[in-house]
Amino acid sequence: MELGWLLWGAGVLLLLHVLMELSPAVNFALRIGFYCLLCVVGSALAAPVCLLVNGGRTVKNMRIIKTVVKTFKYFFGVRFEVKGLENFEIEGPAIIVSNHQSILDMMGLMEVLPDDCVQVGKKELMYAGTVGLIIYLGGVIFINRKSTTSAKMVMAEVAKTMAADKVKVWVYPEGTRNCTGDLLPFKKGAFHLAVQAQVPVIPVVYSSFTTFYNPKKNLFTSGKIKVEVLPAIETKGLTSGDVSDLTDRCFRTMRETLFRLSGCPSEAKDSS
Ligand SMILES: CCCCCCCCCCCCCCCCC(=O)SCCNC(=O)CCNC(=O)[C@H](O)C(C)(C)COP(=O)(O)OP(=O)(O)OC[C@H]1O[C@@H](n2cnc3c(N)ncnc32)[C@H](O)[C@@H]1OP(=O)(O)O
Ligand SMILES: CCCCCCCC/C=C\CCCCCCCC(=O)OC[C@@H](O)COP(=O)(O)O
Repeated sequence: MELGWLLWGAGVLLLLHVLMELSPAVNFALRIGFYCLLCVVGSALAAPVCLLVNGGRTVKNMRIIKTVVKTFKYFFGVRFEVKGLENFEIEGPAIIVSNHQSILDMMGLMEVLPDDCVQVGKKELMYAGTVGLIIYLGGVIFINRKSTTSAKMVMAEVAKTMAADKVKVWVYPEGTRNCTGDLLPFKKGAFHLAVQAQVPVIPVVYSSFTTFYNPKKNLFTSGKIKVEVLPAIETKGLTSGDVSDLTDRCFRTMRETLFRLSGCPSEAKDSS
């Protein structure tokens, strides 16, 4: 009986292996499927721990989530080279902005995430089963991207509570995933938030994944991601009239850094 199950297991594994070798699409789907499975199972295991240790929805749960997610990279052969972590050493609140390429970014996020830092996420993530539950427990701020008014109201509320709760807030200013090797134009929400709360903006840039990850080409191999935490940009004394300039300045610095980290300075000229 047990031998029968073993043979079945070995047969299924062999079949998957052959399919992966034969078809890049199957290979890609299985690797992404495995990533999602890790997220779902990791969340299911981490959620009770979060509840037992911290009792409910709080940013403190991010430490637990981070511990689990930091193990994922070993399954996929993804390596991180991080520079500039000292730029996070700012007492109290700040807005952290970074580029967003894929759902794989959660690995890069957890690799560098400072303590007491919540993220802004789309509200649809709340309904992603156990992943939604863990994101809720981690204190993620949910916004409705389809309603500018309500998103702005949530962000204004966050600006008020940031100082009181001494939390940093991580925003993906592109507002959506973008795996083209370039940046999308930045939305201004993060920068309004920084100016309203009069807190610094800390840009974080991840090198382009395109050499090892490209859903359009069914590419997902092992690879290295360079991460750089840039020096904080102060916003003390800035008003809402300065938000556009602040956004532009941040965009330009991050775009230059993205091309430098990805080793493709010419791309900057080609696409501008
Ligand atoms: C244990 C195992 C676990 C495994 C799982 C691991 C889980 C790990 C947990 C971590 C979870 C992380 C979750 C990450 C989720 C990532 C995302 O979901 S990204 C998508 C959502 N995020 C964003 O969209 C943020 C960026 N967007 C913005 O900041 C936007 O500006 C906006 C606030 C959403 C509004 O967007 P939109 O409606 O498109 O409007 P705009 O064009 O941006 O603005 C219109 C107009 O309004 C002005 N404005 C914007 N914000 C403000 C404001 N706060 N106050 C005043 N005015 C504002 C803006 O300037 C525009 O006016 P202008 O005249 O054109 O300048
Ligand atoms: C009962 C329902 C069950 C549903 C189960 C769904 C399981 C989902 C499984 C794994 C998902 C792992 C993803 C980790 C979190 C990723 C966060 C993220 O990267 O969100 C994307 C968002 O930033 C931008 O979205 P769009 O690019 O605009 O789109």
